[in-house]
Amino acid sequence: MSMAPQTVTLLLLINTLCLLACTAWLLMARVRHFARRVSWVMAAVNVLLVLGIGLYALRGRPDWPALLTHEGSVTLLMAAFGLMCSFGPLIALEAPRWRAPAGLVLATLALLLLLPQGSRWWLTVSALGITLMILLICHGVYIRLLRVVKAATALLLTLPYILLSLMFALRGLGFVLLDPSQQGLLTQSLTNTLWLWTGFLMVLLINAQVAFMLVLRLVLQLQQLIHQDALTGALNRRAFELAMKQAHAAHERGQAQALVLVDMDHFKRLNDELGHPAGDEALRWLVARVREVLREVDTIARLGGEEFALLLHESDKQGAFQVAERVRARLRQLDWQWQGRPWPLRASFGVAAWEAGDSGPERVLARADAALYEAKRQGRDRVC
Ligand SMILES: Nc1nc2c(ncn2[C@@H]2O[C@H](COP(=O)(O)OP(=O)(O)OP(=O)(O)O)[C@@H](O)[C@H]2O)c(=O)[nH]1
Repeated sequence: MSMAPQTVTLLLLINTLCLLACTAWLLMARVRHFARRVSWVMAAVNVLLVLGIGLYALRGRPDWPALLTHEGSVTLLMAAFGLMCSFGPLIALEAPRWRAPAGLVLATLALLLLLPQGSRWWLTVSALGITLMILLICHGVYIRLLRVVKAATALLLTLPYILLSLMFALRGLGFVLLDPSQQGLLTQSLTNTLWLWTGFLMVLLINAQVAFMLVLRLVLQLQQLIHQDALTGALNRRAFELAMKQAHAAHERGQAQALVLVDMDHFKRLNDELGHPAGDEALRWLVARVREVLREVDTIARLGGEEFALLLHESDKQGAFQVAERVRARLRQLDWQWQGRPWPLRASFGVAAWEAGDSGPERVLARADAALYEAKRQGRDRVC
């Protein structure tokens, strides 16, 4: 089959774009050492797309085996999207998930081998196999994005995949409803030209979208570095001061806000007897237990050493007192151990709430500090 010149140009354009994108990802991985695993995977995705599209363009040529240009091209295209699907979780620094994409590639290939090559149903299965794979990517990307951006933004960023899956789904349906000989991409028609231009745009958008997600990941990592305490994962002092200012602003808008200071008891003794690593583990353990008691909206920060602060939103002094008692009870109830040796981890708590006339957050901090001092003075392991 001889291809229309316009189709050749468009296919060449898409493949040139894939090659350029592949070079950019390789440079990212090799030279910039930026997000190396994802960059390698995206380079491979673009190479697979080039090969898949290249083999597709050779359909009907007598010197090329039909198995390569038919089943081969579909498998390569599916593998390209399958790779994105399995290694997409790397963007969120999670382990790759390859079972579902690999299963889908194999199932589609098996079906294609069973059906007469190039028939109406063969074409439909190949298009729908690719559609399902892209939908699988859609789902993963959307869920990952939901963790960091709002639903509407996540949907917008997932749009290239939604559109791409729609393109393939419509093609698959077209093969069922219309004469497949008129539907081959290689013949010249307005629909095909539109389809190929959209394909070009989608390749561009998908590469840009992955790059955007990596930048987003970098920003989040930087934010974490700036705001998080490295040992416990709680907010650090700088972030706490910011959160206190926000709580004060909320108080001025009429929202109840409360603060609980937590200081572990006899922590020096624990460090002296069990060693510093045990002390570190105890601090991490405490933060994890406190988190189990707090609501999502509440904040835990490490002020330094073994002192922590809990910022409780829409909570008055009574509510904060209850939260502190709950944490204290949890510490007493759960036995902390270090290398099989039980150690009673206890803490003292100072509670204060924003009051009318508080001119700034430092007033609340001073009251909570005084309450904590009182708890220590009265013998520790209590809430004041
Ligand atoms: N393991 C570990 N210990 C720390 C860390 N930061 C501070 N410390 C130790 O925490 C201990 C705090 O001791 P103190 O201020 O005397 O407090 P305490 O022994 O808990 O006494 P009270 O608060 O009065 O019950 C010191 O021994 C510090 O070295 C840390 O990040 N890891």
